[in-house]
Amino acid sequence: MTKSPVEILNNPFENKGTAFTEKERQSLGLVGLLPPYVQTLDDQAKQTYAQLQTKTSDLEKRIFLMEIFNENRVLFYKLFSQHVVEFMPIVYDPTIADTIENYSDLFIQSQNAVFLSIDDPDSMKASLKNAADGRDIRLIVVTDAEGILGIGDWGTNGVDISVGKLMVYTAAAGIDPSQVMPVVLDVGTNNQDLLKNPMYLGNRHERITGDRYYKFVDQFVNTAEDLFPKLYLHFEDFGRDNAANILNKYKDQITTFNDDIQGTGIIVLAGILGALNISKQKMTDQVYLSYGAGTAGAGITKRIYDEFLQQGLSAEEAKKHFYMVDKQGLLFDDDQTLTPEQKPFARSRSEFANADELTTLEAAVKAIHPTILVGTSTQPGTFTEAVVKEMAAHTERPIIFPLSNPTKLAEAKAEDLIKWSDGKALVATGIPAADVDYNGVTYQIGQANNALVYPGLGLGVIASTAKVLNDEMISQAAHSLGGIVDGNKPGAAVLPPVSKLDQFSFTVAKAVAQSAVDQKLNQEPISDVDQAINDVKWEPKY
Ligand SMILES: NC(=O)c1ccc[n+]([C@@H]2O[C@H](COP(=O)([O-])OP(=O)(O)OC[C@H]3O[C@@H](n4cnc5c(N)ncnc54)[C@H](O)[C@@H]3O)[C@@H](O)[C@H]2O)c1
Ligand SMILES: O=C(O)C[C@H](O)C(=O)O
Ligand SMILES: [Mn+2]
Repeated sequence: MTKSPVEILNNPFENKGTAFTEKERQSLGLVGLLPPYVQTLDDQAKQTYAQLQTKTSDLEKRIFLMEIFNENRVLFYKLFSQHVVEFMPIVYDPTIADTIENYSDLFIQSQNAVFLSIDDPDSMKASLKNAADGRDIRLIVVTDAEGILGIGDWGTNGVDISVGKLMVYTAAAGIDPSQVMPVVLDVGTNNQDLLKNPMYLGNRHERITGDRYYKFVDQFVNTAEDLFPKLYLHFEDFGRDNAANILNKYKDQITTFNDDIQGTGIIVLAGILGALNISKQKMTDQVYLSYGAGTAGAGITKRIYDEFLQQGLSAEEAKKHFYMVDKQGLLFDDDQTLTPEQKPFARSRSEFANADELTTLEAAVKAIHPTILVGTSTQPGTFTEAVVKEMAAHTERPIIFPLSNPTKLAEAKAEDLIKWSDGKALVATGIPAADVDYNGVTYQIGQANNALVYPGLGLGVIASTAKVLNDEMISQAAHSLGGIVDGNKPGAAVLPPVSKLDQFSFTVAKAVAQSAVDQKLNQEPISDVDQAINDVKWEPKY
């Protein structure tokens, strides 16, 4: 069925606005429906960018950019690709946290997202089909919004994290925006502010948990897999009680990925490899402390631990290098509240004379002398001067990554970490951080955010037609990010800069696709990995 002229103008995948040529206007019936002058994509990008400059706050800028996204995907991605460093914190984290908190109040349109309600499971298949509208869906980002960044439960509002993560996939790695689908599983919310807000657009009841919840997730996975056989399914921001369960259930069955567990594990391993490249130290000499051992914290710890095993340590030797601190303090194996992911890294009280006193980060740091401290605690300002000075007293180049997002939840600011450690700390942050000038050296701060890897990883998985995403592919992704930064330059960052996001996304994609092919995980024949990646890569052009 051919689309009417108005339908074409209202379809963001087809609309070119003022860039429709005379010929296209004639053949599509658009003559007179647009101002007469024909613009190029570059003209449109220039004009739109100039309009963006009139907006003063990041939230206003994001709302304006979303209007472009709603109207014309090619133009949106052209602009995004021209201004990646400037747009990332506006389109994505941290500004996205504000738009999630205010999603219902700010709602304009659904941006091709799918809202699946636990109260109406029978409509699920039709909803997914209707939203696809005949498109060949290769990538879904799904959330149930129980653990959005560090800001908690945001119900239906959380759909914006699915939309936002997908924008980064396209901008960073050229995933075709017409082949993606953002999904929210609305299973209710326990966020009382939302339930009380008359503007709230989601289901107005408490979260459904247990069997009914897992059945709903399972119905979603099966329905999506049936409808879209080439699907790569990305889970985002599920709660601590469910995220790992869901990943473990599906990871060997379908092509799937949990960003908070696996994506964060990759970027932190890459950051640590980068830091050790600068300090010229060995991984297996490090002592690792996870602060906030939840979904991300435990996922990262497992990835670093697996690296110790790969570097030749036995499980028993490797475990001696790992510690976790959560709400209750240092985690011990007699604690009945440990999660399954925490258990392997819990210690015995008999290892410490003062075990019962190790209930704070500072006490734990004093007792353990970690060389690496990674924060995923959602507790702002907890990497204090005392903690940092204590670490720096026992190790030459402490590796300190405060990763909690958004900005207001970060465990520390990069500039404080540099100052308190007298320029010794090797720092990466979850959100972008400006350079730090200290004692005549300019320190560049790497961004250890999973956004630096999941796009390339996804491109590699999709291009390789891999049946599953396994640990070997994940490890290759982390290692591929090494060597991009010159570790001999004073003040060098531990990770490559966001300005090179498109280049290293390709590097990551290659490593992942090659690994899939080497392991014979590809479902379709692939003779040339570069070619396979280039074949699926999309570019913003008319
Ligand atoms: N930079 C990145 O790429 C990245 C990736 C994933 C998550 N994160 C951030 O990490 C944070 C945690 O995310 P998550 O998905 O793991 O959430 P989560 O809820 O699964 O984990 C948070 C953990 O912190 C613990 N915690 C709470 N208060 C604490 C305290 N006072 N001291 C120590 N631990 C405490 C919780 O008990 C929980 O185990 C969020 O802010 C999120 O934005 C960053
Ligand atoms: O979304 C981000 O910025 C990273 C991460 O997935 C998070 O949950 O914080
Ligand atoms: Mn996340």
